[in-house]
Amino acid sequence: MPVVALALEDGEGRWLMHKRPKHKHHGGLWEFPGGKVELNETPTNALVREIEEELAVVLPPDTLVPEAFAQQEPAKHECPIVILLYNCRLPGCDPRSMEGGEVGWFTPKEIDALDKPPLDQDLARSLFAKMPD
Ligand SMILES: Nc1nc2c([nH]c(=O)n2[C@@H]2O[C@H](COP(=O)(O)OP(=O)(O)OP(=O)(O)O)[C@@H](O)[C@H]2O)c(=O)[nH]1
Repeated sequence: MPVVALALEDGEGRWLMHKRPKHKHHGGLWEFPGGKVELNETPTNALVREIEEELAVVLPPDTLVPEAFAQQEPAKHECPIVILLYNCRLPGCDPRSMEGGEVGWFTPKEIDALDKPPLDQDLARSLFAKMPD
């Protein structure tokens, strides 16, 4: 199952993370916002849709840059997922959590310390490994 996620940067060295609502799978953990790609959607169309639903931000598609991906071990799950992470620099945008979670802006060091689902841990490592300290 393809899932898309967003590494949204505020232009000042902080990235947006979303805390999943308690009642959901991985509830209470911090993830890069996003969601499942539906049938007949491209990954970027899915990301624009998910971010508008989840954060009330309309992403200009040409600001999305493919950054990294992470996948589960197929044996452990009935429906293994792969998450495609896109980077986007959008200074001045004002995301609001629309589906019962929380959002916050964090430095790479702060994101490293957040409790995250396994694939978001991998994505954060890939994203920040490419950046100078
Ligand atoms: N971000 C993230 N999602 C993961 C990981 N492992 C895993 O199974 N998932 C699952 O991948 C799916 C991501 O899609 P989603 O964010 O649209 O899911 P959701 O539960 O909010 O929406 P839904 O109500 O449509 O199922 C979720 O079912 C989530 O639990 C992981 O490591 N990181």
